Amino acid sequence: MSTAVETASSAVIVAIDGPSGTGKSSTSKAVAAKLGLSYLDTGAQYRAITWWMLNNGIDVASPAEIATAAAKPVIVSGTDPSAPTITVDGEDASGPIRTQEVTSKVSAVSAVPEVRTIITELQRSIAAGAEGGIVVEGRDIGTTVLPDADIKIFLTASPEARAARRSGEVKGSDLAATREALIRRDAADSGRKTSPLAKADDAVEVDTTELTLQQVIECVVTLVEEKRTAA
Ligand SMILES: Nc1ncnc2c1ncn2[C@@H]1O[C@H](COP(=O)(O)OP(=O)(O)O)[C@@H](O)[C@H]1O
Ligand SMILES: Nc1ccn([C@@H]2O[C@H](COP(=O)(O)OP(=O)(O)O)[C@@H](O)[C@H]2O)c(=O)n1
Repeated sequence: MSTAVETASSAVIVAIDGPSGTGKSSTSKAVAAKLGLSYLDTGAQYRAITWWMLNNGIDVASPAEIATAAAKPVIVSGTDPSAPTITVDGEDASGPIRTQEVTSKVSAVSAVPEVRTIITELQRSIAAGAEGGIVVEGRDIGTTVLPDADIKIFLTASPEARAARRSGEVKGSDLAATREALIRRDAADSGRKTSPLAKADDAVEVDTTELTLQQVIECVVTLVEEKRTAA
């Protein structure tokens, strides 16, 4: 599988990786909107394939069953940062992919190599088709999906800050339980054999624990603009 993604020479490719709750989605969407770039949420694609598996009676405890079914769902991502979309077999999946059930099963599905091969190919073709450039966020974008990205950012934050941000999104959620679930998912994503969550050697690490979202956005915009000016 070739990893080279050819885009127009003026098109910038930005890879943003990091664990859950570090601000990848919020930052990536805002940076893309501000700079007129497309936006791809790769986590939404892994959530979408997981949702399809659960809906279609696939035993998500069985990597063999997951591998056999992996090519069946048709996943389409809309890349407008002001209105990102995701459909599975033509059906809007943007709501159902955020349920607790999908969140608790997505790491098991995304660890299956056949799933990663299919979704990685899809991500590369979307990036190659983004003529004006794209911000792609996930776990393995800088290391595996787009190793030649123009700029790589790795966002981090303390588990406490990340859990507080996540539980702030759901009314009445338990902070300690959110923290535990988040740490479990990070461990599964970092520990899998195929393209684990990892910082690329040439990524810029930004610790967002003490930063506001606005500060993180400004920091990433500055890094992209510096890179564009230098090119
Ligand atoms: N620097 C920050 N400070 C405070 N809250 C933040 C910050 N970055 C993101 N958030 C909030 O944290 C939550 C999770 O952010 P999100 O962008 O979905 O993270 P990720 O995509 O890394 O899981 C959102 O509610 C978002 O508004
Ligand atoms: N590039 C990626 C993106 C997500 N994922 C998987 O998809 C899951 C959901 O990603 P997400 O970005 O929606 O997660 P949140 O941190 O936003 O909750 C992750 O926990 C990983 O298991 C992945 O394996 N590789």
